[in-house]
Amino acid sequence: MIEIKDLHKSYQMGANSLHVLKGINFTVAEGEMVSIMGSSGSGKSTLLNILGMLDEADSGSYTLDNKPIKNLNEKIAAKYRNQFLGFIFQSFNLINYKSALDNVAMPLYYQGVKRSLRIEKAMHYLDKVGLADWASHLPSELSGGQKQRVAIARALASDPKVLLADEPTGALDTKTSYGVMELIQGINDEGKTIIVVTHEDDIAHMTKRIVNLKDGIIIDDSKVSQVSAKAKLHV
Ligand SMILES: Nc1ncnc2c1ncn2[C@@H]1O[C@H](COP(=O)(O)OP(=O)(O)OP(=O)(O)O)[C@@H](O)[C@H]1O
Repeated sequence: MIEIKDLHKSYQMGANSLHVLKGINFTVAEGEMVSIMGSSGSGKSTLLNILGMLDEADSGSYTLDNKPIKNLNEKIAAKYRNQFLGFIFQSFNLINYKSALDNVAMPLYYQGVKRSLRIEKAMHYLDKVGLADWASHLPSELSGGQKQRVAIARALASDPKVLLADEPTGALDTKTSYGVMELIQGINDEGKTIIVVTHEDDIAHMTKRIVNLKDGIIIDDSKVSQVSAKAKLHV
């Protein structure tokens, strides 16, 4: 699903250049659930931004669903992003003046789906994350865990090939985090490819493979035996 070869990225700051990704190679097969770990500044967000087509590498190659992601014009890039990728962020990034339902329906609007179908699909995904009864509520009326569930429903609404989650539990308490991870694990069990950036070891162990970054290179890439978030919730 994803193939990255010898990826390099530097940031230019005045006369200085900061070499952040120094030759990243990895592949993610369809249906995998992978976490990217590493200390602050190791390049996790930079890598995720490139995977999410929000930024471009300086060199190396990135193939997403057999499509080379390089020098795409903004229209095609936006189309691929919308079609192939779903995003989940630490700070939820919901639109505050829109209801939960309208937030979930938003990506479908950009895909040109007509309103009645947008509402039907958005309701389906809100129901899937356990929030059907909260459809008309504004984000300010929801708890952190509920906001993240709305964000997950929104990420799923366009049925992307890959879900990219940047510290999805970073703003949540432990119990709520495990609840969100239980949901994400369920989505992966249904076959969705998922990449999670996290600082937290317990969250990383709820995925099936941990890629460890240090100073812009992968120092370890191992399959792990997945801890069930549901089981952790009930201990
Ligand atoms: N747009 C930018 N311009 C300049 N430097 C940047 C930019 N984005 C990131 N950096 C620098 O690149 C390095 C890697 O940043 P990155 O955000 O990828 O790390 P990270 O592992 O995600 O860190 P954290 O866990 O703190 O979010 C850091 O030293 C950061 O200061």
